[in-house]
Amino acid sequence: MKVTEHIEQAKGKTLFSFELIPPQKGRSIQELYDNIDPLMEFDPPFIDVTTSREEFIYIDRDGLLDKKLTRMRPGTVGICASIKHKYNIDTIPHVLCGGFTKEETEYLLVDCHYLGIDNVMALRGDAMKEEKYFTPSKGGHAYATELVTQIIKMNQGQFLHEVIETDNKSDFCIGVAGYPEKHMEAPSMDSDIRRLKEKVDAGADYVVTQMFFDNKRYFAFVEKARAAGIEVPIIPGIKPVAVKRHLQLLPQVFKLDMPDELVKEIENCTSNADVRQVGIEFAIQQSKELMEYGVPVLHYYSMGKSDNIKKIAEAVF
Ligand SMILES: NC(=O)C1=CN([C@@H]2O[C@H](COP(=O)(O)OP(=O)(O)OC[C@H]3O[C@@H](n4cnc5c(N)ncnc54)[C@H](O)[C@@H]3O)[C@@H](O)[C@H]2O)C=CC1
Ligand SMILES: Nc1nc(=O)c2c([nH]1)NC[C@@H]1CN(c3ccc(C(=O)N[C@@H](CCC(=O)O)C(=O)O)cc3)CN21
Repeated sequence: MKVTEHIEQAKGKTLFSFELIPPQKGRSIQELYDNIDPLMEFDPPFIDVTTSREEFIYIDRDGLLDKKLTRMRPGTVGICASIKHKYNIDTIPHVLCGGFTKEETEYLLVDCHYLGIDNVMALRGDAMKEEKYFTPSKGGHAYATELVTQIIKMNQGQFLHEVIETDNKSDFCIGVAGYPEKHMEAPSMDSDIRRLKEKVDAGADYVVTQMFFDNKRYFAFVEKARAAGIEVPIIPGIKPVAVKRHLQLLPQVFKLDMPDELVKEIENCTSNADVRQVGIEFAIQQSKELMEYGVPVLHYYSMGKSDNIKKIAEAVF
């Protein structure tokens, strides 16, 4: 079922969802199941599975370094299929521009259609680790809007190189990313909102936000988006702080501000167990306020760890 249908069916009740990252190559999918199991009691209508960029590794061959390109966490669509069947819930693969040709994307979408996957999250993708800026792949898309357009065309039976008359067309519901504190590369908040409007006009059905720690940023973002004519659901993404290192990492990686009360509380913690508890309590307060505001879904960036998300969900849902 589509995310938008889940939201309509909930009739104003806030839904619970979360996001997983595929295991590293060679590790077991059981680790994922072990982290999904404790969250199933909160009835997530859907789970997102991210796609990671490929990266360069260097293999030492008698003193000479051999540079190879590899994907450390492959398997997004397979994991989606496996979770969908094991738990009988919707799964949403993240489809990236970066690292894929348009043809590869078409085949991936065909696989999703065969597997009964009804939703995809259309993203540009991050720059590779060694790059300062995102570089589109040869034969791939440069912006998420172009990817949305490809998916919409496919929904209409227009493949890249052929139009196919069929009564078995895909009908993907499409999610895109939104940035309450603006995307790091956008020159201004207003230009970023215009870009978001372009994604929605191209056919995106809902928005999931980047993590944020100050609800006022989310409220202001929703207001700006509505004023710009963006009418689709805007789902807040929540990341509970879990380790002291996040104080540096999260602002640096995701270009966001953290409220000073949260910063001070974390600084005063003497162990990471304390930090985890502070992160849980902060996310509970944040979630409760967002729920009161009437958000359609609370989407948690659990990234494979469920203990803190479970405690938050117990307090909120
Ligand atoms: N791997 C994952 O699961 C997730 C990744 N992300 C990350 O979010 C980041 C961006 O992804 P999206 O938001 O999908 O990218 P996007 O293509 O919508 O926007 C990327 C940047 O380009 C700008 N832009 C968009 N269209 C443009 C145009 N036609 N001309 C000039 N500038 C334009 C936007 O303002 C923004 O600064 C990436 O870093 C992505 O990896 C976000 C959510 C989940
Ligand atoms: N720019 C960007 N890239 C992404 O891949 C991404 C987003 N934003 N926002 C939405 C989701 C959330 N994602 C993530 C990814 C990693 C952590 C995270 O906490 N990672 C590390 C810290 C950062 C790092 O080491 O690079 C951690 O400690 O777990 C959280 C959310 C993936 N998605």
